[in-house]
Amino acid sequence: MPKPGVFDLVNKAKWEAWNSLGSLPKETARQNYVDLVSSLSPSAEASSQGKHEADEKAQKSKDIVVTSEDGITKIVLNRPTKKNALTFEMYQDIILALKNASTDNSAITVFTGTGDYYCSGNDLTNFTSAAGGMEEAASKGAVVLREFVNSFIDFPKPLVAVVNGPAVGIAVTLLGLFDAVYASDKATFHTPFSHLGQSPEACSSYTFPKIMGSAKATEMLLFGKKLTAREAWAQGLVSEVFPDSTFEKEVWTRLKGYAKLPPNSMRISKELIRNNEKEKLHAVNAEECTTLKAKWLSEECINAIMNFVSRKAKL
Ligand SMILES: CCCCCC/C=C/C(=O)SCCNC(=O)CCNC(=O)[C@H](O)C(C)(C)COP(=O)(O)OP(=O)(O)OC[C@H]1O[C@@H](n2cnc3c(N)ncnc32)[C@H](O)[C@@H]1OP(=O)(O)O
Repeated sequence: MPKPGVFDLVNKAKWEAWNSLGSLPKETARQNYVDLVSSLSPSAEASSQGKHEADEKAQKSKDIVVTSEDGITKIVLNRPTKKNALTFEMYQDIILALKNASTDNSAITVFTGTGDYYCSGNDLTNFTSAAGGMEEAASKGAVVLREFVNSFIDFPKPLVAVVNGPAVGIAVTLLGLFDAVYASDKATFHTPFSHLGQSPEACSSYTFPKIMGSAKATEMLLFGKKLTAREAWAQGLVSEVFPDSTFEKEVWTRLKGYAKLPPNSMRISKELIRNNEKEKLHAVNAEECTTLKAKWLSEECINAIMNFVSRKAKL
């Protein structure tokens, strides 16, 4: 709307306040406002106590290990017997870990996996083991997924993926929201959404064509073509590939060096690179979640999940 005149003091102040937020999405602005007011209220102490309990929960979460050292907050997917497949609880724990990492003392935040896999994507039993059945699981899934992806879109510090082994599904699509991706030459990148009767998520319907061009994105997102680490590098999804034998040593030495760079400068440069895309990414995320919710209830998807759970199918 046009800026109110100088004598319309109230509306002019409101206009200027909204304008100073730039392209900040309305929902994020509302949440920031709620957070600010909560921190001012008499119950702030009680809620900050709650926050400490929540922080501890994230640190203690059995399947996500969060540590902070040498300027690096490390979020490790720690469910190797299930190839680090993501449970509903892990999505929630990661949201919280990112929230904490955005304000802790670290300069950069890194994701990696324990064991031979980086992550085999969504735990397919999230849907079959839900108490209220598929309908309820799909509704809950869409809400959790939207918040989960939002926390990557809005993350303010450099976010790095250390891809130690194969990555599947959402573990791959999310990489488009990372600032750097380092991969072992043993890593593979697989998004078998059509095989599973599902559709892309984590803004990959937007980021992948942008990163690799629509023809290559189609091969991955529609036809489920699995890429080697070198192919993913050639297509711009991966920053650099390392021999598996020296992967850990080389990557962590490099990251420790990066973590010594001036943190505010890195944060501001990230803002310049990413901020003009944020509104678009939030809109894409919302649309992908709505589409997925419908797909999860489709016969194609239910059959694919049942085939996996009953051990008839694997990727
Ligand atoms: C809030 C909801 C958001 C949802 C977002 C939408 C996300 C979509 C996706 O991520 S789609 C991708 C989903 N992932 C898969 O389809 C992978 C399924 N897994 C497999 O095909 C295979 O397990 C494998 C190729 C990853 C590995 O094969 P293999 O090396 O032969 O190992 P196992 O199959 O024996 O696996 C060991 C153990 O792990 C269990 N497991 C592995 N991945 C998953 C998974 N994604 N979900 C559930 N369970 C998984 C597997 O069943 C074995 O368990 P067991 O030892 O038999 O108890």
